[in-house]
Amino acid sequence: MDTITNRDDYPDEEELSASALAFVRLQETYNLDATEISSGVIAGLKAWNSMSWDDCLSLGQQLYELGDDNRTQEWLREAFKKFSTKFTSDKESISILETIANMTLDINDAQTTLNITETILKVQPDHIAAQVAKEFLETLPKDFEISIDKPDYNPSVYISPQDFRTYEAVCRDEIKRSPSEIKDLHCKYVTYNNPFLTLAPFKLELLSSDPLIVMYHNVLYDSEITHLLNKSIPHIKRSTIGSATADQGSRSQVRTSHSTFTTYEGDLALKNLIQRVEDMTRQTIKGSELIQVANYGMGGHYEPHYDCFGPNTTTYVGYETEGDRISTGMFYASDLDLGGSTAFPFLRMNVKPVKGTMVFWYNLHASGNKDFRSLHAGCPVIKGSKWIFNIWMRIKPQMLYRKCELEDDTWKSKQFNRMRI
Ligand SMILES: O=C(O)CCC(=O)C(=O)O
Ligand SMILES: [Fe+2]
Repeated sequence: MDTITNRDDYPDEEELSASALAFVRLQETYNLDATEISSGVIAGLKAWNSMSWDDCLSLGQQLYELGDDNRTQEWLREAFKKFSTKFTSDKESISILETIANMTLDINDAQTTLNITETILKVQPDHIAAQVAKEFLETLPKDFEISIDKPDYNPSVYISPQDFRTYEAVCRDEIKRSPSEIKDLHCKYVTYNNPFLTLAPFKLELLSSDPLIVMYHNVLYDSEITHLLNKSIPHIKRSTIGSATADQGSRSQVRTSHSTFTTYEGDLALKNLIQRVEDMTRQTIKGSELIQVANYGMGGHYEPHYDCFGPNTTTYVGYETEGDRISTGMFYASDLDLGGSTAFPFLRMNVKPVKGTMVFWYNLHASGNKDFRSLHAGCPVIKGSKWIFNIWMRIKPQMLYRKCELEDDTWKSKQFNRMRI
């Protein structure tokens, strides 16, 4: 048994509960019920294979262990529904029903427990425990409603439940900007007075004019993606939050991706890419951290957060010498089938990943103060594998590129200064 349970390629307890949470996250974010999730067909697209009764039961068991009574109820009901069609009168079948009933009873799901006991008694009328349970459950008033309090699902430590709901609605594309807010958005070729770009201009798509958020199309070669992935994949680890190096931060459900920091200095295969980043951002990459390569699988996400640290964080690597992260350049290195957009909840903006593009935005106002509108997130991935490459430019080396404005412009985003921590 030990040889089986200790196998490295088998999920450990933490991985099992993380995958249960990933399903719940998909349910919460995209308003999906257990029946839809277990069918494997989401929004008309086959996202995964349909789940069997024992898949549903394992998930129910994980959620039971995690104490999420609402979702436990939903998944155990689904498991029972599916198992009912397979049910035979043998001992093993009855023991499976007993396992489910013990949990449904414990979470006060009287109706499901009663249904299960009746199923057991049909094939084994002298089943004592089922008889006792049935007798008790039948004493409950006919209109007895189980009262499982719906927990306020808000795993975010950063933002309020209300802002979290907005974020989820933006992920679902339910909240959008008004036509007048997007009327001036456009695509254009840009050369930025750069002789090289005159020959090969960038294709720029303006996503937001204030704060400035742009997307550059076709700016990452497949060969560069392959090179970066080959170089990074052997080092990729579960992502952490709160530190510049993957080893120092902490694992958290806030960010369930895998990532690593990859060096670009001295790498000839990345020389042109780095030059391109500087041409696109019109900033220097000097002082930046290494390139972060990150991957999200099904249910993987990164909750709303800021890339900059703000004035109260001086311990972050390079903060003293290079200053805060003035801007972010984020490449999409894969296309996605469903989910996985980048959401800017305060701007009601949802950017769909397109392989080979780079999204660029400022995290700081022109004054160098934090722009609270830059709150953003990676929505949970439903289907596909999402790869991104992040480059964070630092403010101090930008002296000659983006000079600080002396005028205080923090009023522009002050109303969004409402982080919890
Ligand atoms: O995955 C995304 O779309 C956003 C990622 C992100 O914000 C980050 O890595 O800092
Ligand atoms: Fe970010």
